[in-house]
Amino acid sequence: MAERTTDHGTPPVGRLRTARVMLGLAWAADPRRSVLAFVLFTVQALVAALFGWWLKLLLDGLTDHDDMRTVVAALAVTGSIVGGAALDYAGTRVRMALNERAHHLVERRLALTVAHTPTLEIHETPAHLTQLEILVDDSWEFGEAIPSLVDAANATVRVVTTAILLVSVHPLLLVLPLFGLPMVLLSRHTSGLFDLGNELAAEPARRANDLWELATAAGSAKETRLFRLGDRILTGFHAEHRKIQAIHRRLQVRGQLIGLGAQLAFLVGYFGSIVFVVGQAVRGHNSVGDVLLTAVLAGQVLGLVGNSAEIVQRTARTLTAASRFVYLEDVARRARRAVDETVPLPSRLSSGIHLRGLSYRYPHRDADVLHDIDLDLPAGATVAVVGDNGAGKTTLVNLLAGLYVPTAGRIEVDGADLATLDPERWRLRVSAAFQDHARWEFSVRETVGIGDLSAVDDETAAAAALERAGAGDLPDTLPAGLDTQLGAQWPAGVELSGGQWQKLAIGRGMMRPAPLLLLLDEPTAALDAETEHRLFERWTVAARELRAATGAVTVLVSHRFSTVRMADLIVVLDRGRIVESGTHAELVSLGGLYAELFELQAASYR
Ligand SMILES: Nc1ncnc2c1ncn2[C@@H]1O[C@H](COP(=O)(O)OP(=O)(O)OP(=O)(O)O)[C@@H](O)[C@H]1O
Repeated sequence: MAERTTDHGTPPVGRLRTARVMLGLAWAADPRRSVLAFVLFTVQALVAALFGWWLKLLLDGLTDHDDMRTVVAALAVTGSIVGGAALDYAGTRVRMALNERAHHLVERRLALTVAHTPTLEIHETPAHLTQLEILVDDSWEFGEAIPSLVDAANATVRVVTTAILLVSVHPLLLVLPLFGLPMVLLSRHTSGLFDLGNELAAEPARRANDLWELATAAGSAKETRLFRLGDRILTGFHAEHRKIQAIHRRLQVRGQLIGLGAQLAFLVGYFGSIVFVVGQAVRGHNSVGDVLLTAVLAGQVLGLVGNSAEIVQRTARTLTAASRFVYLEDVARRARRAVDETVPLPSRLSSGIHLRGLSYRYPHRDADVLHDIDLDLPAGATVAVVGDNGAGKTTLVNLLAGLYVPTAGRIEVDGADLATLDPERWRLRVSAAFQDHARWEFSVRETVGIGDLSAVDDETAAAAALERAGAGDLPDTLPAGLDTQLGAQWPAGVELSGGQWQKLAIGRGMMRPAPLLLLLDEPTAALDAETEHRLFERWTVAARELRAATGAVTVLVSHRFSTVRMADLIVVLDRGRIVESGTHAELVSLGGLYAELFELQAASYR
């Protein structure tokens, strides 16, 4: 799979394209509140911008002894203060609700994109993982899409109104915002520094997080104590945190120095404009009210420019965050790209599954882990895959499940290239149980039932699947049978043993009534050899019954040769290559690697 690496601090996808996606998403979050927030903040912006004008009228009214003007201006000043506060209150509430919705929508979309990526590449490619981690941590920024736009509209109204008022005093005052320009330009740079910090710190943060989980998670608690790893983990954790802090501190200092220089530039303009209008007033070209108006406006311009700078900065950050999302959507789309909806999925296998010149290389690895595999998995066969640790067995299983796309060669399902089959439809006909299964902490029924979502609430189906997994009596040992909540962290939740969890995982793999492919990747490793033997015996019989119905292929990975020998076909993998294949009898008489390993294990039982 082609992969894009990114420079630190630069968005992985163009800003224009990202802006389009962002607008669409932001609007989808809550169009009604978006409009309301826009209106409230626009009116508030007008009220704030005209405040200086009412003050000027008030002062001029007082100096000119114009009672009517004075009263109207005093009422307007009071109205501006009260109305401004009310609008601010209402606008902030709407904005908060909007933030929450936008944030929730973004999290949902992100989870959907990740979950709907048919392959595991997002989780296994460091460049993708970095984008995902930063996005997960900073998803609130992405959720700021609409608020950013509302703020931008608000700032525009204020800038235009303020500019008109400045011209009304003297056109030359229009140069005032120019003194704030360095702030806008440099804020872009500061925003880049922020992203750079996040990206540079992503890897140490990931390591620190891993170490933190190792120190606190129940799964590693035993080994942490037994091997007295606590201090070592904490030392590593501190070291990673020091790296993160150093990265952020260095960039923060740079950012603050830049900001200081920009503020100084503006102050020169601020005092310069006031001195200029005072000079004009002394010469009789402007009123005392104009001096007051200039002082108020100049102060507001500083705030406005700073605000605009912040908006530019925030929008840039929002765009960068959003671009990570677009990048991940691209990865997901590329992973689905080869799918040809018109390729029919067979309802039963007639010839079987065939691997042709198949090679696979993990992202960021410099060598293939599977080399040029040619293998026929005949319809209805039970196939055992054996080999040393790291030989490539699990990789092969994941390729068959469509979780990886071959780097070279292809997998054919009754002649159709698996890469072109719709992964969602293929998965409906694949069932699996893995050694590294997930521990879904639902009720027993649901934990097993999710193996076939169409029957997730079917008690009979779950019980039958557990029966096939050799765990038919497991619910009877639990307080609420199939309704028992799993996981000690939940009310009335029950924690299971490793072997019991594994039996539930096998049960999940047994839920589909008519799979075309059943993948069993050391699902019985936590069970004793005799139980594994009995289970596989049962599955072999079931597979033979299924043969006529669907021609299903069963692939079993196991290190136990007493189980493996029952398979119709045994495939021996050695460092990513098939070195032998055949039936048990054929391989034993061949006297090769299989015979050697079989003899070694048999001898240890004698
Ligand atoms: N996610 C991954 N990223 C990079 N390399 C990987 C990944 N998973 C496995 N590998 C490498 O691929 C090779 C084959 O691993 P695989 O898990 O397929 O072997 P296996 O035969 O199933 O081993 P075991 O019997 O120990 O389960 C190993 O060298 C391993 O280091």
